[in-house]
Formats: sequence, structure tokens, C-alpha cells
Amino acid sequence: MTFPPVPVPDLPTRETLTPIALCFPLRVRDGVPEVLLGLKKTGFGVGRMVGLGGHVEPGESDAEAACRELAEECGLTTTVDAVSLAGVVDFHFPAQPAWSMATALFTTRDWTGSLTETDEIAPAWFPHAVLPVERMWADAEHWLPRMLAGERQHTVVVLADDNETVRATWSGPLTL
Ligand SMILES: Nc1[nH]c(=O)nc2c1ncn2[C@H]1C[C@H](O)[C@@H](COP(=O)(O)OP(=O)(O)OP(=O)(O)O)O1
Repeated sequence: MTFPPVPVPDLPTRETLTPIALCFPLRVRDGVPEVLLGLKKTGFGVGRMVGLGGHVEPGESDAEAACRELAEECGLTTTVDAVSLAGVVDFHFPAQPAWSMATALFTTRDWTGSLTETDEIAPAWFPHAVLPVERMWADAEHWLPRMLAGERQHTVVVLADDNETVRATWSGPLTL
């Protein structure tokens, strides 16, 4: 089966998109599960609450990139053995195709170091039940709660021509 099952015309294949890896540290505080997100202070998506991460460099695995970006953006150190692939999301920006990304989502419960605000990110913990969706990309509510619930999904998001609102989304079990 091709994915998504009802493609938007001319949607490029995932292999042609810019590879991005995100790392979501998870913890439990007072019995409440929490996830680490970050306010983007510079660059793409400035002012939004995002998953920590960024571009996968040539020769680097997605997991290696997720670990490197986590350390660069908030000072926490984890390892490829301590992160788990929790899903993937393809973000398509048809009005700005160079922005389109194939994003690997990793979670980790095992890290060292102290949380630090950097020039790029102001990190903050959020209970799964109180995600800052109003400060996130509009598509986040389509994939982040499901990832946090443990569903390993392949989600495809197509942004509208304003590059902000959601034109279409599909999700299916991760088979990559
Ligand atoms: N539609 C979307 N929905 C969403 O939730 N996050 C999105 C998104 N489009 C982009 N992002 C986020 C994911 C990630 O945090 C960031 C993309 O990575 P960036 O371009 O910020 O990488 P950087 O330029 O910071 O990476 P490096 O230059 O490699 O450090 O934008």
C-alpha cells in the first residue's frame, strides 16, 4: 500500500524531504507523565513550542542526530541506545517545498546533565494532559498526543498555502 492512501496531487516522496530528528525526553513527576518541549528562539518556527531537534547531518543516523540536537539545544545528554523511535511525521509545505521535512520522532527516559536554556531553545516540561497546543504548530495536536500515548504512527501533514494551517493529515501504523 502506498502512503498516504489518498495522496494530495504531486506530493513529493518522503525520501526527497529534508531529514529532521526530534528527541522528546519523558519523565514522571508526582505520578504525572511529562514531556520536554522547547520554545524556539531563533530560525525556523521562531516563537513556537516545538520538539527539540533539527537537521540530520550527512553520515549521521536519525538517532545520532536526535541525541546531538538534544545536547546542543538544552544540555541534556542521552545515547542512541537510550532513545526509541516513537513515530515519524512528514511535514509537507506545498507552497514552500524547500521547507518540507521527513521527521523521525524519538523518546527517551534516560539522560544526564542539567536542563539549560540555550540561544536556540527555552526548554520546559509539560504534563501530557496539558500540552501547549496553542503555542505549537497547528498540526501538533494530530500527532503529539498519539505519540505520547505510545502509538507508533507514520503521520503525513500537508500544510495549507499559508504554511500554518493544516490542509490534510493521514496517520497509519509505522511500517518504515
Ligand atoms: N509543521 C510542523 N509541526 C511541528 O510540530 N514542528 C515543526 C513543523 N515544521 C517544523 N517543525 C519543527 C521541528 C523542529 O523543531 C524544527 C525544524 O528543525 P530546525 O529547522 O529548527 O532545525 P534547526 O535549523 O534548528 O536545526 P539545525 O540547524 O540542524 O540545528 O521545526
